[in-house]
Amino acid sequence: MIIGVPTEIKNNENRVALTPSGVVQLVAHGHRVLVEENAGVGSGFVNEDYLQAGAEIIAKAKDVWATSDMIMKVKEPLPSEYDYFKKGLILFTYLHLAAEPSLAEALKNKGVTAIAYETVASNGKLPLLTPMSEVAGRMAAQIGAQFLEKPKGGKGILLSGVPGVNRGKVTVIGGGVVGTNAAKIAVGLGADVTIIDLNPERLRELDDLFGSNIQTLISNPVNIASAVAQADLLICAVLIPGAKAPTLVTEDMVKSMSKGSVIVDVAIDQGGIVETVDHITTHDNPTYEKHGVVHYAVANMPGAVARTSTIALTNVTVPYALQIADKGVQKAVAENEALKLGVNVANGEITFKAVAHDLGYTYVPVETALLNGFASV
Ligand SMILES: NC(=O)C1=CN([C@@H]2O[C@H](COP(=O)(O)OP(=O)(O)OC[C@H]3O[C@@H](n4cnc5c(N)ncnc54)[C@H](O)[C@@H]3O)[C@@H](O)[C@H]2O)C=CC1
Ligand SMILES: CC(=O)C(=O)O
Repeated sequence: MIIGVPTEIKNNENRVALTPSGVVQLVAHGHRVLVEENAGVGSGFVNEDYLQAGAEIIAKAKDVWATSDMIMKVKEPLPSEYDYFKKGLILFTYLHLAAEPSLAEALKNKGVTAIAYETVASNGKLPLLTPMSEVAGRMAAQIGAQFLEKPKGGKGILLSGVPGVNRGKVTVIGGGVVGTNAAKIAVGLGADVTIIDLNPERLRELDDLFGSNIQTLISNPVNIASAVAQADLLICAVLIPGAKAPTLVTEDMVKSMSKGSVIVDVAIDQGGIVETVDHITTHDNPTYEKHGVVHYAVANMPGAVARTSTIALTNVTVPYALQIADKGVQKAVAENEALKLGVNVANGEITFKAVAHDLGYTYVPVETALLNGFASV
């Protein structure tokens, strides 16, 4: 198979979908890998590294897309890339389609088989989302602490406090991978941390993990309203896989926060959970202020720590890419239930239920759209 790796074009997206070591593995299996010139530079991998690994360096993105059977990316294609879509192309990347209706339509209309990293699922876990959620969660506490500083628009508090002065309060909504990693850093910084989740079992696990270093609360509108009002830093980390994120923090709740508080809505890639987060922000222009509260809503947070993120991401994506390249997409999907759950679009159909529901399409099972003739496990 020919596998293409274009340069990421989203604002400050410095990650790349394959490291030279990933190239070595694909080439050892007899595949050709085309890497766009300088695609790895933001992550510290130069063209020479890819050439030595066995890749071919291609000058223009359009030629990478045109020649490849499978495109590996990090972020969802942007509108300027939709023209490169072609029938039968396999696209393996983060997609977050419930928040990207025009992308879903373009993939569907062009007959692309689109496998979303974020919905590949195994034993209730999301193995291709987890490493970037670990990164974004850890960053969320760090970024929040930074924007609480007065010169950055915040109220001018230090999360740890100092002897004789209160610690800062951090509220984390969603106690999964992002939430847990955010809490780890916030607790490490010495903050007073509350984690809210819908799942009582998850709250028990968090209680075991953090002990008396955190307060856990079940998710309901009353608990959310009270914890948001008290928070200096609110970190939003809720996920319903594949679906648009629910609005859990209303405008009135934001108004109840004290001036100079900070919201980091990590769940923005699925649409965000805060009513006043009305647009995605960028690393170039990461925050805006509403009701006196600093809002941060960058959808590619790990792109800022690209070296760490690229290696963490490709550690988990390459084994799946090898299966697709070795077996072809139909056989790979038929034989791997986790990968099957990643298929969001195939042969002009939307094959992930939550995406079809949220965007108003008819849901067509992967078996019907892609696996006709292949026995599914
Ligand atoms: N902005 C960025 O750069 C990045 C964003 N993300 C996003 O962060 C979000 C969270 O991801 P993960 O932590 O990996 O997901 P996860 O599945 O590990 O955790 C989500 C948690 O939300 C909880 N939850 C669901 N409904 C809830 C509700 N109504 N109230 C409270 N909790 C609720 C679940 O029980 C679960 O514990 C996702 O949207 C993910 O795509 C991840 C990485 C980077
Ligand atoms: C999860 C995701 O979309 C990201 O890492 O950018």
